[in-house]
Amino acid sequence: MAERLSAEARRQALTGIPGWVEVGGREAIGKTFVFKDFNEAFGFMTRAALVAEKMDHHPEWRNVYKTVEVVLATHDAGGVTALDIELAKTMNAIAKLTPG
Ligand SMILES: C[C@H](O)[C@H](O)[C@H]1CNC2=NC(N)=NC(=O)C2=N1
Repeated sequence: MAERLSAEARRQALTGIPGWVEVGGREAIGKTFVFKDFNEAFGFMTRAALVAEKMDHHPEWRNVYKTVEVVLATHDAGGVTALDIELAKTMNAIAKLTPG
């Protein structure tokens, strides 16, 4: 199983992933993505879901119209691991591919 990152390692990792922040009240990271419209938002979710399933690492997320709120944590490890960092980076890359 992936190792839970220390608070310091978590902060350090977050500096390299634009828009991702610590979630209050629990060990997790989060980002709110805002797209042009629902089509772009759902396209992002579809692409991200395929990657997440391949990684066997799944986001907690909520979609309202063109906004997608994502929270990532490794439940098995009780915190944030390299898997969350990897998925966060991948989601940023996927969002950039989405026009608008
Ligand atoms: C059995 C399976 O590998 C686990 O339940 C995986 C699936 N996806 C997961 N996703 C996330 N985000 N955290 C986990 O701890 C996790 N565990």
